[in-house]
Amino acid sequence: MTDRLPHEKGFHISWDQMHRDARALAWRLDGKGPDDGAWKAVVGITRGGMVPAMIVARELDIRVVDTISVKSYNHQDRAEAKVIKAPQEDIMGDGTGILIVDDLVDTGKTLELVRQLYPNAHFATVYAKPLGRAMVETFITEVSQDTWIFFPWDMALQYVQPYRGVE
Ligand SMILES: O=P(O)(O)OC[C@H]1O[C@H](OP(=O)(O)OP(=O)(O)O)[C@H](O)[C@@H]1O
Ligand code: HPA
Ligand SMILES: [Mg+2]
Repeated sequence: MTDRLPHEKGFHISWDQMHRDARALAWRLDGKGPDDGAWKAVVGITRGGMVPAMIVARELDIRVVDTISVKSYNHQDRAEAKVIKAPQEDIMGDGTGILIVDDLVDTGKTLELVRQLYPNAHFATVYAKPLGRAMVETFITEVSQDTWIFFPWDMALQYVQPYRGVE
C-alpha cells in the first residue's frame, strides 16, 4: 500500500473523540492539585498539547494558561530535544501545582526534558504508548507502541471507493 505511513497500525482520532477524551482527562484531574486540590496553571506543550490544554483549562476553570515549545533534533542518530520557548518563570517555580498537558507520550523524550525543568509538575496526556507511559501521572487511553495516532488537525474528510469497486 502506498498511502500508508510506515507504521503497522493507525488509530484515527476525530475532533469529537479528542474532545471527549480531553474532557475525561479534565474530570480525572479535578481536585487533584496540591493543598486544596486546585491547580495554579495549565501549560500546553506545543503544538499538539494546546488542544487538550485548552479543554482541560475550560473544564476546570483554570484561567492561567501558558505554553512550552520543545523542538526535537536528530543529531548522529540520537534525537535531542530542546526548549525553544519557555513558560513564564514566576508562574512555574519548580512546577508545584502546575498541570503540564500534551496530546500524547510516545517515547517519553519530550516529557523527560520538561520534567527535568519542572520536577514537581503534574504531567498528563490524553494518549500514551508503553515506552513513555511512566513519564505521565495521568492519561486516558493507551495504544500499543507500533500504533501511529492520527490527530484530527492532521487529517481531512475525503471520498473512499466502495469495498466492491465499480467496474
Ligand atoms: O514522547 P515523544 O517520543 O517525545 O513524542 C511525543 C511528542 O511528539 C509529538 O509532538 P511533535 O514533536 O511531533 O510536535 P507537534 O506537537 O508540534 O506536532 C506529540 O505531540 C508529543 O508532543
Ligand atoms: O503516534 C503519533 N502520532 C502523531 N504524532 C506523534 N509523535 C510521536 N508519536 C506520534
Ligand atoms: Mg507535540
